[in-house]
Amino acid sequence: MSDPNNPNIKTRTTPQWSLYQRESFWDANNGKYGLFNTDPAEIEKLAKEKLSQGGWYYSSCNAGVSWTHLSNRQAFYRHRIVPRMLVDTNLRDTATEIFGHKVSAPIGFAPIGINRIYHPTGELSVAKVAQELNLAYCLSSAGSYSIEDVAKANGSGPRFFQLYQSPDDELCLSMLQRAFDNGFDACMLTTDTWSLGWRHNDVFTGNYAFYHEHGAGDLGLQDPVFQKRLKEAGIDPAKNPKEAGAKWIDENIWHGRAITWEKMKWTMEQWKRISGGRPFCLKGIQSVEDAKKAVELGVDGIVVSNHAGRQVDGGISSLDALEKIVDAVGDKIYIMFDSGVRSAADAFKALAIGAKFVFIGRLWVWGLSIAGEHGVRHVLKSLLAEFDILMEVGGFVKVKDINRGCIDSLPNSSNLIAEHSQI
Ligand SMILES: Cc1cc2nc3c(=O)[nH]c(=O)nc-3n(C[C@H](O)[C@H](O)[C@H](O)COP(=O)(O)O)c2cc1C
Ligand SMILES: O=C(O)C(=O)c1ccccc1
Repeated sequence: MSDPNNPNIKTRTTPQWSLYQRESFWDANNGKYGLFNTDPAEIEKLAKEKLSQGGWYYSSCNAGVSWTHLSNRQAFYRHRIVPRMLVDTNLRDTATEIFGHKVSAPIGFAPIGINRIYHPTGELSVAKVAQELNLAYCLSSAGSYSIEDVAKANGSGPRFFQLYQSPDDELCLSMLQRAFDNGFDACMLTTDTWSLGWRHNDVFTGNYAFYHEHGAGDLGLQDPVFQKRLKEAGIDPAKNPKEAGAKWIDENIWHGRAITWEKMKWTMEQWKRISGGRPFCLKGIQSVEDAKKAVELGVDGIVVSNHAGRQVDGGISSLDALEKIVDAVGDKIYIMFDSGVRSAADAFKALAIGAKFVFIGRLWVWGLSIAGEHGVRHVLKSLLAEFDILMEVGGFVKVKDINRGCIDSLPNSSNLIAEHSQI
């Protein structure tokens, strides 16, 4: 297509996310309801104001003294984008593919449990916005709405099912079967959270939100095998929702019984059998050895992630781990990334280092906390616009052209970020 005012300038047929900048500008000028500042420091503050103390502590807590979170942020700080000028970016395109699905951007929704803590419409709103913007969505197996209802809200997807693997094999198989029956395109086994990390505020306020609010959620309560288990234990979830919730979390999510490589192989085989061979991924990989092991065992993809710094304190930054893992196995397995992304530039840096796809977590949780569906849409549209504009002003045309040549790195010792900053 050509610009009618100047036939030499080609105009895009793909979504121009950058237009949201102008839209937002005029909305703000007209005093339209609901627009909020998407500077991550600002949205974090707004979310804190909205949430109960328990909800805030739970979502914001990191492991220990937050050093893994800090190292995640510092690693982004150390890598710098090198823009190119006078490039024809008029036909730039943020779209990419993930496991054969075309999506609007290499940015998707990381799995976050129990979304009703943040807004009554929880996962339903998040899944709906994901479909509307054609972004990859990942449902947590600690979700507060059922697999069936979230799938309906997500429509044609694409969607992942994140598995917190229960040691109860029958229950595990039931969840995988439900995920397949409801159109989930891939399974993502989380490997870093059989127990929760040591998170000071949660431990000492006794404020684990999932014990107080929405424990099992509909995802657990509507599972036929879990219903059987409740019956066997003599628990009526209608009369005793807290007890039912605690049983779900304690025995199936936060159960403290490690799943090993051997068992993981079984889980992967079961998912392949149930789904007719759909992709199986591991989330939470940080070491080159584990990434190699995943390749050796035939896993389809890994998410290089340290769970937003909520599990191991004093850990390697996820971005540094990404670099080592890409160097070792980047040509052998599909590599995704998360932990600490707060901007389009952060996502860009992970792509430049070699991730094929980037997930965001807290950014969308904050949007959901502030204004439900509207808040998630606003945060994501803003992030897409920021990414689109970054490609424009940085001289990048296609996602697949984002590579190591687009960034420069400072020495490891560079450190300018305040120790306790969440941002
Ligand atoms: C409040 C909260 C709940 C989470 N719940 C889950 C979960 O249920 N399953 C999971 O695999 N990861 C979970 N994660 C980790 C995210 O999937 C993701 O790895 C992380 O949030 C990415 O970092 P970011 O929040 O800095 O973007 C959770 C993270 C947070 C902050
Ligand atoms: O808190 C977490 O990080 C997490 O992954 C989780 C989510 C729901 C229930 C238990 C743990």
